[in-house]
Amino acid sequence: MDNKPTELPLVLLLFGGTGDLAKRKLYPSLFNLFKKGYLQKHFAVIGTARHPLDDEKFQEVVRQSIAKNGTEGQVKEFAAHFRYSSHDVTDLKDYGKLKNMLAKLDKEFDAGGNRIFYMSVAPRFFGQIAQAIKSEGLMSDTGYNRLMVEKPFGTSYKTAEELQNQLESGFSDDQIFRIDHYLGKEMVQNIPAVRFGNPILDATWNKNYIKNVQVTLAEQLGVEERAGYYNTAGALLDMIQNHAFQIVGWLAMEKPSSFSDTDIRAAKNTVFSKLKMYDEREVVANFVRGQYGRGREVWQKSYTEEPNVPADSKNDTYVAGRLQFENDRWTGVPFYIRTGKRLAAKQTRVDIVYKKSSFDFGKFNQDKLSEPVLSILIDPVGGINFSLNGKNVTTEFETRSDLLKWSISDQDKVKTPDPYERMLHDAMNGDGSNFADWNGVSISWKFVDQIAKVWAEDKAPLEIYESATMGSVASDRLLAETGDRWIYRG
Ligand SMILES: NC(=O)C1=CN([C@@H]2O[C@H](COP(=O)(O)OP(=O)(O)OC[C@H]3O[C@@H](n4cnc5c(N)ncnc54)[C@H](OP(=O)(O)O)[C@@H]3O)[C@@H](O)[C@H]2O)C=CC1
Ligand SMILES: O=C1O[C@H](COP(=O)(O)O)[C@@H](O)[C@H](O)[C@H]1O
Repeated sequence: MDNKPTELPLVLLLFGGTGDLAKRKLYPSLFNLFKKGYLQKHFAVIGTARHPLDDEKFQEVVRQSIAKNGTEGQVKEFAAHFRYSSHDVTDLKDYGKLKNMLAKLDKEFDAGGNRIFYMSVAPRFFGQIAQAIKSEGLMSDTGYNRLMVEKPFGTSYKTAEELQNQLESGFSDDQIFRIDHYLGKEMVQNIPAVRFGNPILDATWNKNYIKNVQVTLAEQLGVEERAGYYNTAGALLDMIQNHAFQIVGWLAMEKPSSFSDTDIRAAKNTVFSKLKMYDEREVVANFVRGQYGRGREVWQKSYTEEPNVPADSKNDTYVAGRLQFENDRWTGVPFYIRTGKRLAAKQTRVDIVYKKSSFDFGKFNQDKLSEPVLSILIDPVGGINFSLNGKNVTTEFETRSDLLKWSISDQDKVKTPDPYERMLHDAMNGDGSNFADWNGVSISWKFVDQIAKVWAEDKAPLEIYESATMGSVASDRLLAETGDRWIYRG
């Protein structure tokens, strides 16, 4: 049974209140928190954007984005908590109006001086907004002040550090909530439960028992309408620097001394500081890149045939690589990560490949033992698979590999909150466990910068892979070099 909800009073100031993210994700997520009782009477949301709107028109935008998710009465009652202020984030004088609105709504809704500032605008504005919130006195003296920052957090270590410095000029690190929606996914949050909740797994989560770890973030979709952004980012910046690294953080971390956000982040930081950084030669040896070519279906165009992609683009739509941690737990265990667009299937998963037993079952069982594999399936269907060795039904004794399977039930699926609902809820509770920590973010940027540099100088091949396959074959070779193979093959 779920715990009884505690009301979480606050005023949320949303920069980018008419944007795509707000309408598709943030309003439905806030509405769910309202229906569950975490938001009740004592909350207000101020939406801002440059476009002139009055409160009634803005409330209509909100109502439309949630209309399908509740009764007319619920929708109306929820939307009545929303106000609008036309505001240009680059114009300091506009912030005075927001300051007054915050104070007024805080009083009107008895919100306890709690404030969340959510930046759902283009990333180039993040630093400027954070500084203005501080300099123009938008923070409250009586409750909490928290800043939620959308992705991407910089485009290189240098720009991320500049942004961090700008945020830090107004907010301390425990007030900054860097969003990575993969950390809000149900089955990503299941990783620590499975790992630390089962002594049998906890005790064997190391180089003595694990042969390699695989993280796959495969997408079926192509670049869609986002070439303008994606052609400057590529799979490396779009998926590896953030989502893949954050998942690796949960898998590779030391056991935290408690399950508090501070201890969790500290345990992840300890392992991130042991990540082997690659020089140019090591980048080429440990990472491969690819770009999707045409597929067998007519509609499966090559990446360079997509709208707004330059015909000579060398952008990576596929990346695979090997991470290595130099510590007692992991030395010698490769962490393979891969992501790509226009692959054979949507599949987000982790495969933990255990070492094979060396027990001798006799002459009828030569080479019949397999490497046990624990698979944590994240999307599209959450679940856990464990492939184990057992006895085959044969006259002479021999073993075979059998699969234990669990999938999230339909009942649990319905109850599973969207990552944005979870992240908003966690930020309201001041729980930073499932947000990216600056230390980890800075290390992943330094690591990824090295790869980006080698690729920008064209010092590594770019393989064109056929759409609707599992991407670059060079990545199969990468694993084969160390006697490994991808567990998920599409
Ligand atoms: N959409 C998505 O699925 C995802 C988005 N994100 C991130 O979320 C953020 C928002 O993305 P998204 O909603 O798609 O963007 P949109 O372009 O749809 O919305 C941008 C919003 O910002 C407002 N805006 C733009 N310029 C200014 C300005 N100078 N002053 C005040 N407001 C301004 C716009 O309104 P107006 O033009 O009227 O000012 C609009 O409300 C980005 O950082 C993006 O990277 C992250 C993951 C997924
Ligand atoms: O952040 C991003 O993630 C999506 C994939 O997210 P998912 O939750 O559907 O797995 C990706 O398509 C997009 O390019 C990237 O910016």
